[in-house]
Amino acid sequence: MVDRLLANPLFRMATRPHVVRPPLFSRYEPGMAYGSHVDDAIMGGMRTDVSVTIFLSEPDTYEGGELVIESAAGEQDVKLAAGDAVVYPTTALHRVAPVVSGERLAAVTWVRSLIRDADARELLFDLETARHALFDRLGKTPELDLLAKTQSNLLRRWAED
Ligand SMILES: O=C(O)CCC(=O)C(=O)O
Ligand SMILES: [Fe+2]
Repeated sequence: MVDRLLANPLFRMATRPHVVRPPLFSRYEPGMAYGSHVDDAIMGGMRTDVSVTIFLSEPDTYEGGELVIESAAGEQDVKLAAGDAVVYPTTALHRVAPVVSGERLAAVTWVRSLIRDADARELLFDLETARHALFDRLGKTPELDLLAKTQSNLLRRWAED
């Protein structure tokens, strides 16, 4: 599972992984929930920067069981297809809403990122996303070379290995 995550370019871009913990599997039956909490800052001696939930049950097989991520902009309910994953900053409060019927299987894991700060990770993610989209439209240009240089040097400035 960790190998599959690491092989995914979007996962790598969003998390900038340094270490990925072995996943934990969970099964929620009707009535089960996980109240609002923040995940441990250190797990097995490793600082945790990014939390990952991999949904293992199809959403139409259970009611409730949304992963609710709290942020300054409000709450986000996440319930994805089996095999899809969501990544969120480990700094965020989150909870699992009560499962009303069916069974919710999920795997969770944590990433120590090369980039500790969530805002800095987002900035690099946006820059890389925009750069790739422009490259697809324009091909290699001197301006895109400058953006690639900027991205690379921000990464070099911020990365903690
Ligand atoms: O099952 C989930 O989506 C998240 C579980 C969780 O928050 C945790 O294990 O810390
Ligand atoms: Fe959690």
